[in-house]
Amino acid sequence: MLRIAVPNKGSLSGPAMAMLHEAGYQQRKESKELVLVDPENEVEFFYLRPRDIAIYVSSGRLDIGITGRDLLLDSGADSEEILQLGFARSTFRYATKPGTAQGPQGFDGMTIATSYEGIVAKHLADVGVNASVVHLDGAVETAIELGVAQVIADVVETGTSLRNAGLEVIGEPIMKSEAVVIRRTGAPDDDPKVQQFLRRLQGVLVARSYVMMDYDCRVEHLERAVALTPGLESPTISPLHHEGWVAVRSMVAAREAQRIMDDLYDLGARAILTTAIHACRL
Ligand SMILES: Nc1ncnc2c1ncn2[C@@H]1O[C@H](COP(=O)(O)OP(=O)(O)OP(=O)(O)O)[C@@H](O)[C@H]1O
Ligand SMILES: O=P(O)(O)OC[C@H]1O[C@H](OP(=O)(O)OP(=O)(O)O)[C@H](O)[C@@H]1O
Ligand SMILES: [Mg+2]
Repeated sequence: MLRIAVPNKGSLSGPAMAMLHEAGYQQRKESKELVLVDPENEVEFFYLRPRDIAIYVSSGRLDIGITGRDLLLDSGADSEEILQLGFARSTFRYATKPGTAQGPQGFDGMTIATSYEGIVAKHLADVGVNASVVHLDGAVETAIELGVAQVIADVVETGTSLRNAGLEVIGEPIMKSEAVVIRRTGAPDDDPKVQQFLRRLQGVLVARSYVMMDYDCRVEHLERAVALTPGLESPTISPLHHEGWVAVRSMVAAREAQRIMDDLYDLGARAILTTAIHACRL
């Protein structure tokens, strides 16, 4: 059985379980369940704190896990990412009250509050800045107002939390993060059970970001139409009973679908339909 770590709380948990469900796996029904066996798919899910997942996976007791890239880096655990999942996207940044410092070089002698000591300590060492780091569990934005630190380093998505605290970002993002699938560093990459799991998740990612487009067009317009809808490999072209016309079927990126439909219409294509893709293996 493949043993997989899944975040049990926080920003990663809901989207991770939704993605696994879409990939055809059973998921726990209530939040007190710690382990769920899915015998049909030969998988066992362990619901763990997102911060701990890289540690379990690096120990070799679990085969793979879903966590955030920032949590993986912060843990220092011996695990590596093998698939990007596109949710829980964030940046990791320094912030201060306006006028505190121009950039990280100005943090010398200051105290930096963060929940991600591993990332901050490494970054300070890389840029050669001598600052103290104080660990807080969360709501780090308030640390400056309460005098615990002059600088914070935290996850930023929309920037709302920083704005609400009257803080501004300093310097470039320390890193960009998103949810990722991880495995122990150096684990064999040809394990068929892992490969099948990754293919299923890749299928979900494709199904979420592509639609199937069908339309009819005149043969003389086909080349230009196909240039608009080249598909992943090549579109399917079928003859229509009506002579001089063909039916075209092709996958297109969902975010471009409306623009492509307009362009096809202007080209003379008709009966242009898009349908959702529920699952796929490329
Ligand atoms: N507002 C956010 N938007 C996007 N991603 C976020 C956000 N907050 C945290 N993350 C991401 O979620 C992961 C952290 O998950 P974790 O469960 O530890 O924290 P959390 O979502 O802040 O939940 P908690 O309520 O337990 O603090 C990290 O990968 C982080 O980048
Ligand atoms: O840029 P924003 O869109 O405001 O998102 C970033 C905030 O979201 C998370 O906080 P969360 O709500 O999880 O609380 P926490 O600080 O206690 O973890 C993160 O720690 C930031 O504080
Ligand atoms: Mg949080």
